[in-house]
Amino acid sequence: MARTLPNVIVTGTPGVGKTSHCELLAERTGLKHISINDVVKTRECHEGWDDEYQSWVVDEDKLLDAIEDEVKQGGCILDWHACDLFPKSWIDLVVVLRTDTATLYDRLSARNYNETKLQENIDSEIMEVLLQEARESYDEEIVVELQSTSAEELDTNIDRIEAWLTQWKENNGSSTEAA
Ligand SMILES: Nc1ncnc2c1ncn2[C@@H]1O[C@H](COP(=O)(O)OP(=O)(O)OP(=O)(O)O)[C@@H](O)[C@H]1O
Repeated sequence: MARTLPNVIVTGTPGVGKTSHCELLAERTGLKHISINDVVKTRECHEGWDDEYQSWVVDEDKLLDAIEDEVKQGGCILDWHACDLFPKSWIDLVVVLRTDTATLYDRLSARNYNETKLQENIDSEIMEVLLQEARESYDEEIVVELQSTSAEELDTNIDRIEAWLTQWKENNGSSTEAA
C-alpha cells in the first residue's frame, strides 16, 4: 500500500541536533517523532546495558518489529544515531546532520560523557561515519547532509525539510491531506 505521508530519518552523531530538529519538525508538520532511543528503552528492544559506552545493546530485529506497523503507515520521523537497519522500502528522505568538532565537543562535554564515549563520538563525526552509512544504505538522491551548528541553521533546515514535504505530497497526490 502506498504511503500518503513520507517517512524521514534524521540521523547523525550523538549531540549533533537530531532531537532538536525532530521536535521542531514534528511541531511544524504534524509528522510523528519516533525517538528510537525511547523505543529501545521502553519496549525493551535490547540485550542489556553496556557500562563502558553507557548505552543499551540494541536488539535490531526486535526494534524493527516494534516500529514496523506504525512506520509502514507513513508520516514518521525516525530519530537515531544509526540508519542502515531501516529497510529502504520504508524511507523517503534521510537527513544527516553535521557539526564541527569544537561544537560537538562542547555539547557532549556538557552532558558529562566519559572520555571513551566522548572521543568515540568526536572521531565518528570527523570520519563522517553516519554520512557514509546513509550513502551506502539508501539511494543518493534521498540522502541530504545539513549543518547543525547554529540556531539559524536549525531554522533553515526545518524550512528546507518542510518545503521537501510539501513537494512530496504534491508528487504523491496527497497535497490536500492534513500534514
Ligand atoms: N543547530 C543547533 N544550534 C544550536 N544548538 C544546537 C543545535 N543543534 C543542537 N543544539 C544543542 O546541542 C545539544 C544536543 O542537541 P540534541 O539533543 O538535539 O542532539 P541529538 O543529536 O539528538 O543527541 P542524541 O543523539 O544524544 O540524542 C542541545 O543542547 C541542543 O540545544
